[in-house]
Amino acid sequence: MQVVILKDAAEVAAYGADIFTTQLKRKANSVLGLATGSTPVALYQELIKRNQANEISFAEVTSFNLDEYLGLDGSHPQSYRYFMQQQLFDHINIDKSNTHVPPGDAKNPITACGEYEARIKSAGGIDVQLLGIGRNGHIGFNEPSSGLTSRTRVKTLTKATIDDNARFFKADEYQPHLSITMGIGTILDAKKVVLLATGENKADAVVAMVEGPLTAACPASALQMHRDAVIVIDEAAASKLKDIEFYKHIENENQKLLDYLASL
Ligand SMILES: N[C@@H]1[C@@H](O)[C@H](O)[C@@H](COP(=O)(O)O)O[C@@H]1O
Repeated sequence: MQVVILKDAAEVAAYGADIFTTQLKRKANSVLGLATGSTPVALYQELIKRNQANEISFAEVTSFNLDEYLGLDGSHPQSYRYFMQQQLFDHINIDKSNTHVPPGDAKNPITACGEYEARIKSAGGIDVQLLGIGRNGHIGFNEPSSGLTSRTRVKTLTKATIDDNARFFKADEYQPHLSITMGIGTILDAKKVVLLATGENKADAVVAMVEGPLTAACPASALQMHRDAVIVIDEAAASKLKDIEFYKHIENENQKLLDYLASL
């Protein structure tokens, strides 16, 4: 796990955008795994800016989102498909037919999960998967107790997650309690994983993910098993980590190594 601690949310977004920029410059037809929630919004704005400045192109990109509410179709303002259109897809040169979000309106959600997995596989697998983290350590909608090798499936949301996400729904609006989410095993199959977390309310989840045991009680701790997981957090989200100075020291040493390699 690479732990990158930055000053604030703006620096986290810029760092995340740099990872995607590097990826797109290296491989124009990248397969990107995308996430919803409030955390990635600033990163998406940065990517939109860079796309509109012709620095990066999404023309050949295929995307797969992590999750969707079961029971909402893509035209529902609280659906994650709608969110992705508003926050990213409508503003970049991506071919909409190459964007995938689990179908919240699937007639048969069980077979839809298998089809989603098959589509990821036939696209060649995910090159870079973006993640946020829930306060209870969930990634995607893999709630605590999720199998660490799970695949895309229907998941029941915890009360904590429903309460956290209630801010996006109107008081009298129906809020789903079920979701379709990539599994932890699906996420771990991505070649690279980038998790962003900002703010003090994520500090407990971050410490459990980075310094806690590998456990289904904190689904994000499964990233300890990934060979290329980058955890990008601000000072507030990092505030409960025991080894902050060590993580910063590693980053300095990594930079020195990169500078040396560039000078060869
Ligand atoms: N399913 C999403 C997760 O993918 C996201 O990481 C989490 C945190 O969201 P936020 O970034 O708004 O804190 O919210 C939702 O539950």
